[in-house]
Amino acid sequence: MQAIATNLKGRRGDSVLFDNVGFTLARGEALIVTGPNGAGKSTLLRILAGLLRADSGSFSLCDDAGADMAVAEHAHYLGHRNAMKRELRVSENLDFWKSFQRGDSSTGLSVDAAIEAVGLTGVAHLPFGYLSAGQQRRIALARLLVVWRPVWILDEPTAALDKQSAGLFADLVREHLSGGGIAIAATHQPLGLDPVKTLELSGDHRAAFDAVEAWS
Ligand SMILES: Nc1ncnc2c1ncn2[C@@H]1O[C@H](COP(=O)(O)OP(=O)(O)OP(=O)(O)O)[C@@H](O)[C@H]1O
Repeated sequence: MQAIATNLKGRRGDSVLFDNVGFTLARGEALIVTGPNGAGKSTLLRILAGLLRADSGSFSLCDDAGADMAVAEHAHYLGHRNAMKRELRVSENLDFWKSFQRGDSSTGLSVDAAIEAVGLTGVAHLPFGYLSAGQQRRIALARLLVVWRPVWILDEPTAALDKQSAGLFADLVREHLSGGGIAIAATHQPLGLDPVKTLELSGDHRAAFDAVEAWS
């Protein structure tokens, strides 16, 4: 499987935020997107996830035989918001996502196992809104685990996480990569992944970018 972005150009209103963005990721590879506030990181990720239209260029996934794979069915997108109902129990939220996102061939952890994987055993029965901001983010990350999808598109995944939880998150991403997945994350903080490809959006609205090999 590969994730391939070619000559992507992103715009908000009259402003071109980035142009000529391109990268190729194979199984087991991660791309970290960096840049100052307003550079267009979230815009880029939303384009990759199919939630916004690119001005030009393309993003596609293909399997090992080169056949197209639909991004909407094979990628998880985690935005700034956690996409959970505050009034529903943690288990009800994750049950919803598990059934909503399940494809015919999808597999993933059980809801209880996913909660355990993010270190929050015992909170399944609580309303999501009762959890602290960091605990809520960890449950949002557990959503990625209840249905296996090969590509993770993550916007500031470690926002609100303490150091230990950020480390736990890095472990989950490493496990995902070693299982043949791909991860693309926008972040202001090092995620502790080695090695990764990096893509820096300069925020000057005119630069061209290349993904380069780097050690974080
Ligand atoms: N819905 C929108 N309509 C118009 N402009 C928008 C919209 N959303 C974002 N923008 C603008 O697009 C630019 C890029 O925003 P974006 O959220 O992609 O940046 P970012 O690099 O993710 O920033 P941050 O690091 O602060 O999260 C900003 O100038 C922002 O004001």
